Amino acid sequence: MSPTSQLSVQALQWTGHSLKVLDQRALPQTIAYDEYRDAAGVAAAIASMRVRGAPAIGIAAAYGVVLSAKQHYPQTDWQAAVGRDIEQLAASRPTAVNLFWALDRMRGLLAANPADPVAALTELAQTIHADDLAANQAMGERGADLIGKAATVLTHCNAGALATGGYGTALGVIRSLHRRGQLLRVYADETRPWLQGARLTVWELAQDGIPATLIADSAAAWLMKSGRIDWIVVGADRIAANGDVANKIGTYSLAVLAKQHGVKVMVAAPSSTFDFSLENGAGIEIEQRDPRELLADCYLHEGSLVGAWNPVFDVTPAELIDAIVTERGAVTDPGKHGVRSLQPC
Ligand SMILES: CSC[C@@H](O)[C@@H](O)C(=O)COP(=O)(O)O
Repeated sequence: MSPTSQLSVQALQWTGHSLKVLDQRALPQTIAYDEYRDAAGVAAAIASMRVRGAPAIGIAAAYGVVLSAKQHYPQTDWQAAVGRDIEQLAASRPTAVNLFWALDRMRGLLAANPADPVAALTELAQTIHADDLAANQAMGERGADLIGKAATVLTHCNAGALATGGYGTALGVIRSLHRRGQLLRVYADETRPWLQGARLTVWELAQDGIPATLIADSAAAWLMKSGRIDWIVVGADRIAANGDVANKIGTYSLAVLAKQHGVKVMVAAPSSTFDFSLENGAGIEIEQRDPRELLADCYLHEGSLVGAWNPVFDVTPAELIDAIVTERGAVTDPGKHGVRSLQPC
């Protein structure tokens, strides 16, 4: 039912009557799927990061709308009930624009009053899912073309099959390089505090037989200083019209370090990650997560003198990025040109 991914384990599986979500909080120790039959469950799965990664969040939300329509159609006022579910899905996480992009597409279809709304919404959610996989494969090839020769790559967070409809954005480029025999080595930041790199990226790469080397986030500067990194390749959660990129916290520091050490920076993201309504990254809402995701248990009691500041994304200015790659094309030097050339007419 779901489009096939390169990875044997998929983040999302649509069964026709429910959405199965791989619980990414439990990886790599446990491979377990939770099954959702309503939009509220899917919204909770996104908020709690059972499913995470910008494109995967959008795809999950689209299936959440299908589940809502299945639950409420054709009761009286079913449209209003689905509208409330869409609002709940939209409130699950704030930064990745793919969530709002997918919900807008589902809303637009509902507004066109299809004769069979459940069938029409199902078809659209599956199209969003399949298109994302195809986009990743296309940008993987494009990104590998741009790198153009054997390279050692550093990646941050998890922008792989687990975070998308399959294949991955940054990990798509890495997979394509590997297939061409041009991946000398991939280093993965552990990506504190949630450890997407340590728990997800190295596991995902190992599933596909791609050897990966894990580093502590704080080792990145020294690794670049050693001259061993050619490219940093990351995904994105939202890209503004001038090419500013919101991505996992720590991406900005890597880009600053890259400038110092002559390392190139590539962002790989599908068109659904672009927000052309924002001139620059200043308008991007940065999600702040619960300090408890950062603090040791001994600081969680009432009256504790230790708190935590836990922004989970940052914005990298376009001028620190060498290339932004999408399924539609690539922009080199976005700091000079912005990314409006990638905007659909
Ligand atoms: C293809 S995924 C791109 C981004 O969504 C990814 O790099 C990222 O920042 C994910 O953050 P997360 O908090 O794990 O959802």
